[in-house]
Amino acid sequence: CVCLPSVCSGIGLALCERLLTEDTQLRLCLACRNMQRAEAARSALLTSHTGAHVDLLQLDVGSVESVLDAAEVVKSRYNRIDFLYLNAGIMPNPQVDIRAFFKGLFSRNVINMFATAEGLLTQQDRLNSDGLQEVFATNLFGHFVLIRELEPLLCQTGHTSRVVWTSSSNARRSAFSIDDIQHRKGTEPYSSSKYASDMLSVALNRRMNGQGLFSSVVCPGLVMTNLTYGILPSSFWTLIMPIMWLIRIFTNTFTLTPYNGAEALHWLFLQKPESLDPRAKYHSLTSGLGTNYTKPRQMDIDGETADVLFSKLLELEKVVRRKLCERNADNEAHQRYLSEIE
Ligand SMILES: NC(=O)C1=CN([C@@H]2O[C@H](COP(=O)(O)OP(=O)(O)OC[C@H]3O[C@@H](n4cnc5c(N)ncnc54)[C@H](OP(=O)(O)O)[C@@H]3O)[C@@H](O)[C@H]2O)C=CC1
Ligand SMILES: CC(C)CCC[C@@H](C)[C@H]1CC[C@H]2C3=C(CC[C@]12C)[C@@]1(C)CCC(=O)C[C@@H]1CC3
Repeated sequence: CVCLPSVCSGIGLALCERLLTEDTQLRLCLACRNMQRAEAARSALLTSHTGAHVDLLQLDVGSVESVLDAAEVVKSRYNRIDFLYLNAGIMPNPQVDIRAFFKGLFSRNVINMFATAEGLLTQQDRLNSDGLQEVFATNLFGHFVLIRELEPLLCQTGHTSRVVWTSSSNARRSAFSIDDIQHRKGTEPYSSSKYASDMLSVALNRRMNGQGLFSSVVCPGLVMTNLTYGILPSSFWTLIMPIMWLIRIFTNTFTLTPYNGAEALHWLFLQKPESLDPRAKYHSLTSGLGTNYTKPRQMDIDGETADVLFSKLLELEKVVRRKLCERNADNEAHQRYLSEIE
C-alpha cells in the first residue's frame, strides 16, 4: 500500500498519475482534508487508469485529532504500508520582498535567489485549534504524529518501508531555531518548517533504519500549483512564463509543471532504500531542453541537533495528546450536563 497525504492537486496528484503508470497493481490511499476534492482526484486517476485500486481517507494533517482518527482507519484497512509520501504543505499569507528581489537581480547571488527564494519571502502564521503554529503543525508536526501512529504498519520484520518528505529549496538552517521549533517568533515559518522536516528525516534514519524504516527528502523545484498561485496570481505567472523558461537555462530548479516536480518523488519509488543517502536531499531538476532528472545534494544538518528536535517533538506530542484527552473529557461532561438539564 502507498499512502499519500496530500494529493488532491499539484505535485501530489501528478505523483499518483506517475506511480499508477509505473505499477498498475499499486494500492493507493489518498489522504485528503477535503473529501469532495479527494473524490475528484480519484475520478481523474481512474479515468486515466481504469481498474486502479485507489482508496480515500479523510485527513487534516494540521489537526492532531484528525491525524489520530485517520491513523485508526489506516490500521483497520491495511496490514502494511510500503510508502508513505508526506506531501501536504502550506504557505499562508506569503509576501514577496520586491526591493530584495531587484537588489538580488543585480547581485552575484541571483541564481541562488531564483533557486531558493532566500531573503525574498516572508509569511504571516497563526495558531490552530490545537494551539500550535499552523505552518509547523501542517508541514511537520501532523506528519510526525502520523508516522508515530503508523509505526506498526511501517516497521515490520522482513520488510522495508519508506517515508518520503516533500521539502523545499527554501528550507534554510538560519530560519530554524531549536529553541523555537514552531517558529513563533520569526517571519519565515515555511522555511523553518521545511528545514525541520529535513532534520526529522535525518533523525528518523538514525533511529529507525534498524527497524526497516527509511526516510528521504525531496525538493520538487519551482512548480506552478495552488501554492505558487497563492504567492502571485496565476495571470502574473502566465505573463512571465517566457522569462521563466529563460531562467531555466541558468537554473534547472524551475521545473514548472507538477509532472516535472514529481520527478524525484517518482525516482525514489524506483530505488532500493539501502542505496540512498540518508543525509541527501533529492532534487527534481529540468534542463533548458526540458529533460527531467534527479540529483542528490548534501543537506546542511547535524545529527545531534536532529536528535534533539526528535525528542522535542515527542515531548510536544505528549502535551498535545494530554490536552486532547482533557478537551474530550470536558466535551463529554458538557454533553452529559446538557442532557441532564433537558
Ligand atoms: N509548488 C512549489 O513550487 C513547491 C512546492 N513544495 C511543496 O510541495 C508540496 C505540495 O505542494 P504543491 O503541490 O506545490 O501545492 P498544492 O497547494 O497544490 O498542494 C498542497 C497539498 O497539501 C494539502 N494540504 C494542505 N494543508 C493540508 C492539511 N491541513 N491537511 C491535509 N492536506 C493539506 C492541500 O490540500 P487541499 O487541496 O485541501 O488544499 C494540497 O493537496 C508542499 O509540501 C509544498 O510545500 C516545495 C517546493 C516548491
Ligand atoms: C521573473 C520571476 C521569476 C520573478 C519571480 C520572483 C519570485 C516570486 C520567485 C523567485 C524564486 C521563487 C521560489 C519560490 C516562490 C516564488 C519565488 C520566490 C518558492 C519559495 C516556492 C515554494 C518553495 O518551496 C520553493 C520555491 C523557491 C523559489
